[in-house]
Amino acid sequence: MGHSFQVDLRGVVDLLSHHLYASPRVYVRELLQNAVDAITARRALEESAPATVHIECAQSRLTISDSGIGLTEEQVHELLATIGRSSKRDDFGFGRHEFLGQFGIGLLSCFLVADEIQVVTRHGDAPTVYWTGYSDGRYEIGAGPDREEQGTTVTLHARRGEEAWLAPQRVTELARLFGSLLPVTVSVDETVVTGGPLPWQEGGERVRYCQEVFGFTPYDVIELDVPEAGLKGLAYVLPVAASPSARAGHRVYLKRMLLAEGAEGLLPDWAFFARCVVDGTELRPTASREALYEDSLLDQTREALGSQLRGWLVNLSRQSPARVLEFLSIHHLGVKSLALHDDEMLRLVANWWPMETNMGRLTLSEFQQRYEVIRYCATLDEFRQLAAVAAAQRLAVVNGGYTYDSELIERMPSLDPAYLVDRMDPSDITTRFHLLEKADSQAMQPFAAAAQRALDRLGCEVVLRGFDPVTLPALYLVDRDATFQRHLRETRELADEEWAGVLAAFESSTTLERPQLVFNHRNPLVRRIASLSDERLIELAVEGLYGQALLLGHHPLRPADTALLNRSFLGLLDRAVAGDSS
Ligand SMILES: Nc1ncnc2c1ncn2[C@@H]1O[C@H](COP(=O)(O)OP(=O)(O)OP(=O)(O)O)[C@@H](O)[C@H]1O
Repeated sequence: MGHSFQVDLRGVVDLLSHHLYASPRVYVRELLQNAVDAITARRALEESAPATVHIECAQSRLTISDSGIGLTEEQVHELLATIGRSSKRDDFGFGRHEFLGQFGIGLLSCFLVADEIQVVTRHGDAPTVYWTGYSDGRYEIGAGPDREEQGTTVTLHARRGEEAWLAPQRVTELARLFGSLLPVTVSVDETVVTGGPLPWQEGGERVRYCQEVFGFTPYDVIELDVPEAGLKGLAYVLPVAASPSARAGHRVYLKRMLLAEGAEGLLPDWAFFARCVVDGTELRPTASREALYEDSLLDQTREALGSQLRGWLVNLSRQSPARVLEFLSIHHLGVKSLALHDDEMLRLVANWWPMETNMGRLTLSEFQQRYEVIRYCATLDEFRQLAAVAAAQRLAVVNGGYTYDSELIERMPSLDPAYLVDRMDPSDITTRFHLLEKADSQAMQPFAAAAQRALDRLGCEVVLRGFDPVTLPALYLVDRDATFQRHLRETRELADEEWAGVLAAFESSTTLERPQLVFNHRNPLVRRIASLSDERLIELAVEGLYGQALLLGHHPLRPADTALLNRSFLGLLDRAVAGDSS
C-alpha cells in the first residue's frame, strides 16, 4: 500500500524563509517581483492596464500595492496558501518565460522580517479577498470593503528586532538596488526608484555607470550580446592588473531584476580582467535567487561571452598596436593563460608580448625572424646563469622563467611548424667552450690541480676552457639533473627516516654529475693566477673566483660557500695590506 510523505509545516516555512537566503533584505525583492509578475499577467490580457507599484513605509509597517492581475478567493487558496504552487509555471512545470518567479516560495521570505503577511487582492470584478498568513503555517480568510481598483496590496508589520528592515530609507535603497531597471514604475513613498536608462543602451553613460557601480574607470568597454540567453550587457576592462585567482563578481540582472552584485561563473576563468553588468531573460536563478543556476545555457553563454571578449582583443591588435601593448602590460597573465589553449591568443602573445631575452626585449616572432631557433631557459635561475655568457657567444636565449612563458614557447610549433624550439640546458653552453692547446693545457696543469684541491671539499669539479667573454674569469655550471639531485640530497639529510627512505628512491644510482667551475683561459687574471708559485695565494684566489661565480650566476649560497667566500676575501685583503705596509 502506498503512503504519502507527511510535512511538518513549521519546519518547511522556517527552512524556506530563514535558511534559504543570505540576508533578510531579499524580502523587498520578492515582493517587487510578485508585483511586477502580477502586472505582466494582467497586461497579457489587457495591453494598456496600468503598470505601477507603490510602497509605503511608516511606523514599522510596509505596504506594497500593485495594479496587477489580483487573485480570486479560489486562487488565494490554491496559490498563496500552497507552498511550492505558482501561477508562473507552464503545463509542464517549467518557469514561464515572461515571469520572474517560478518556485512558489518567494512570499515566505516576508517571514524573515514579519510574523504575518496580510494580502488584500481583487481580480477583475470578483469580490476582494482578505488573506492573512502566519509564520506557524496557518492562514485565515477575512472580510472587508472591496478594493477600488483591481490589484493586490501586501502589508507587513515588522517583528520586534527587525524594524530596521522596514525603515523608509532602507526600503528605498533596497527597492532601488533590486528594481531600478524594472520596466514598471516603482515608487517608495514619494521617491520613484525606476526609470533610469539601461547602462548598455545606446547613449547610456557607460563609463559613469562603471565608476559609480564598480568604482573604477574602465580601460575599455565591450558590448555583450548573447541572443540565445536573451542577454545584453557590458564588460568593463579593468584598468589595473587583477589576480587570476581573485574571482571577479559580475552584476547580473534577470528580466531586469537584480540577481547578484557579485555573481560568479558568468565569464570563463581566463577573463578575470573584465567585470560585467548584464541582463538576461533566459538564464535561470538558483532558488534563493542569489546566483546563476549552472546549466547548459549558462555554459553556452559563458562560451559566447568569452568569444566576444576574445574578438575584442583580436580587433584591438589589428586596429591599435599601441593599445594592445598597453593592455598586455596590464593583463598579460590572463592573456597568457588563455594562450595555453587558444591559438589566436598565442599568436597575439607571439606577435605582441616582448619577452626578456639576452639580446634585449623581443617578441617571439621577432626572435624567430632574427635567430630562427627559439632557444630558451626554462627557469629564471638558468637564464641568469647563462644570459651574459651566451650573449658573448652570440647565442640568443629567451628567458622562459616567467609564469606560462616556457609552456607558451613549447606550444609555438603547434601554431606554425616553422617555429623551431630548443630548451637550453646550462651544460649545452659548454659545447661552445674551446679546449686548450696541448702546451697550454700542460702549463696550466699545476694550477688545475691546486684549484681542484681547494674546491674538492665543496663537491665542485674544476675545468679549464677558453670562452667568451674574456672579461669573465670563471663560470659556475650546474646542470638540471645535478641541481635536482643536490636538492634531493639536502632534503634527505633534513627529512625524518621515513621520508628519507622515500626520497632515496628518487636519487640517481649512477655517480652524480658534480657542478663545475669552468676557468676561462682567455682571461688575463686567470692566467696570472695560474703562473703564481705561492700555493696559498692560488688557493685564496680560486676560492674568491668560486664565490664570485656563484654570486654572478645567482646560485644559492650554502653556509660552507659563505664561509669560504669570507675566508678568501679576508685572506686576500690580509695579503694586500701586509704587502703594502712591508
Ligand atoms: N502581488 C501579487 N499579485 C497576484 N498574485 C500574487 C501576488 N503575490 C503572489 N501571488 C501569487 O502567489 C503565488 C506564490 O507566490 P510566491 O512569491 O510564493 O512564488 P512565485 O512568485 O510563484 O515564485 P518564486 O518563489 O520564484 O518567487 C504566485 O505564483 C502568484 O500566483
